[in-house]
Amino acid sequence: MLENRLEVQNLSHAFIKANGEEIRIFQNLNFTVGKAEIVAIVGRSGAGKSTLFNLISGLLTPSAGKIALGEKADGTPGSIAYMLQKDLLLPWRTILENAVLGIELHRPVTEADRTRAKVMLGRYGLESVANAYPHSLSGGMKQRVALTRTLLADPSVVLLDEPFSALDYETRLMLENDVISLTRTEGTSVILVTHDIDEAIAMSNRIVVLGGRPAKITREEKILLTVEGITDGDRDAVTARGAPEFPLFHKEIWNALRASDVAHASV
Ligand SMILES: Nc1ncnc2c1ncn2[C@@H]1O[C@H](COP(=O)(O)OP(=O)(O)OP(=O)(O)O)[C@@H](O)[C@H]1O
Repeated sequence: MLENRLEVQNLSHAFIKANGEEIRIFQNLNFTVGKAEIVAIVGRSGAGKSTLFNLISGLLTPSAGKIALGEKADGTPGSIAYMLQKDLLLPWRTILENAVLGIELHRPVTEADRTRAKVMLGRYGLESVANAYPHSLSGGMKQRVALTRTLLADPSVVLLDEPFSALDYETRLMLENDVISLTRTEGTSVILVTHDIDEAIAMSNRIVVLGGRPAKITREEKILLTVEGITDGDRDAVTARGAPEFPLFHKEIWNALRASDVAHASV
């Protein structure tokens, strides 16, 4: 049995260009994600973050290495849900029908699923729009529906690829908090790809900086913040930003990012 929720072991991946040239994205990459842990992955554009998510979610098959999923707390096999930056709601389905879509892809949707979906939509202030269509919702509301759809499938690991980047600041903080509390209440593990260093520090327990070509982990930083006098106390997206260590972590990660060499990234 795996101790971690996810283990990436000696992962290598290369794309082959039309002219036969090989672009090596990863070579022997290793990292783990523990139970209820939020790990943020930051890296310059082209470092390979989306490719890594496509490999973890099974959309791409690695050239070599292994991605192992640990079991859920109840001993059932672990599962992954992938939430993209774009909400990708189907315009011809109601909000409730969109919310249960992730379940529907695996098995028939039950009344109990619909009830759970309504409860979750209610938690995000969306109960009144359950029978509306996506065009009538704001960007933040649509993204919350997408988050509901992702979480309703009860994943043990959630992949979030720049999920909140298009949202206004207030909605963004609210959804950051939702994800933080999800790890506490459900024990879900999260991998977050973001270009926003503040978001990475505020949300995560650990930050992994990817850089170079092939990409490797150039820095790994455990994020311990003092909130209300307690080091590593319960934080939310706002109190975390006020922690005394916050600017220090910001500087560390910024310097690590600047030092990351992604020469040939556009090759
Ligand atoms: N299907 C593909 N074929 C060839 N090259 C690819 C393919 N997909 C991605 N790449 C290349 O792999 C590298 C990593 O791309 P990827 O999209 O994973 O980076 P990223 O870190 O997510 O970038 P960004 O932050 O801009 O989203 C880039 O140089 C990209 O051009």
